[in-house]
Amino acid sequence: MSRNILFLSKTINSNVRRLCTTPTPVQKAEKLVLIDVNDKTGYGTLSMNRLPVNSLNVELFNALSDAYDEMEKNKSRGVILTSTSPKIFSAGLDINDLYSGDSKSWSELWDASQEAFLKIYDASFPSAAAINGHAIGGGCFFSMICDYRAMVKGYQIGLNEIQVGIALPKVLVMIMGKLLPRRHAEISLTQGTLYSPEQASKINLVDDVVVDKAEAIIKCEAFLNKFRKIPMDAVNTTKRTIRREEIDYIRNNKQKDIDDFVKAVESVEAQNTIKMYYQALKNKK
Ligand SMILES: CCCC/C=C\CC(=O)SCCNC(=O)CCNC(=O)[C@H](O)C(C)(C)COP(=O)(O)OP(=O)(O)OC[C@H]1O[C@@H](n2cnc3c(N)ncnc32)[C@H](O)[C@@H]1OP(=O)(O)O
Repeated sequence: MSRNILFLSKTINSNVRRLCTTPTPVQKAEKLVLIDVNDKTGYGTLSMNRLPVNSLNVELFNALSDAYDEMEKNKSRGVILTSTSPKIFSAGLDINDLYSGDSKSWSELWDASQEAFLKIYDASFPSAAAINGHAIGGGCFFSMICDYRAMVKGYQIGLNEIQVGIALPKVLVMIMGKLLPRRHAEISLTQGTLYSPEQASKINLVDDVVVDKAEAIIKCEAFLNKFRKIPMDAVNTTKRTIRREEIDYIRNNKQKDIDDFVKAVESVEAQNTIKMYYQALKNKK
């Protein structure tokens, strides 16, 4: 076994050892994002529901975008983003799509990802992530673009794209570079480090570490409640000033950003690593 495959197997195996043993619920043909609006608070809980691991594909990105559109239309006061899986928030981009796609499908994937990014990052209401399980790669990223993160103990979080062989898309670098202290961002991005919630909280990657999903939801509600007495126009104007650079980057460079992503995924080196990663994932049992 080459060093690379051994490394990938070790990474995946160590992920597995950390998992709790709750069985994955049987999936019925259900919506990819479940919406539950609390009439008292006006908060919508959006639960990603692409079991078993909420891997992000065009359909899940589109379902997230549609759910945010619905929240905007209904003048939501806030969103809690979580997952129906008992142990996985999201396992990131769908490795099957990275492994077996082509430039057209990768373009469509990144296009859908950009749309979902803009809907969440530029929403007119705050989002809080109740990270109730592993949040890896794109899963970590989509929690990072929320306004707040509470993560349940015992799981892992991080941007591990580099381990999958993908050069980090610019917007991920921008966001992580702003959220984490510079040195931690640099190490995390170039080594693809996965963190425990306790480690993540020390470097600003998560805000609170909690014991279970119920506590994560309570923390998220408490965060959203902080905005109840503040005029939202003022909050949104301020937030857009803070977030302008990333939003403008995607809006003004949409096609270039898609091309960069496709180029990163289709490179021979990336495809070889994705292939090894995919096989290690499939062979781990
Ligand atoms: C939007 C910005 C994105 C930026 C660009 C790209 C970044 C990425 O997101 S790359 C993907 C990064 N993700 C990973 O590296 C996660 C890999 N998965 C794991 O480490 C483990 O599967 C995980 C800890 C999440 C869960 O472990 P288990 O509970 O033990 O489950 P299994 O490993 O048995 O997985 C169940 C089932 O799901 C398949 N799987 C897992 N991850 C993915 C994935 N990302 N995409 C597609 N499918 C995935 C896994 O192969 C199993 O399938 P079967 O063998 O067919 O049951």
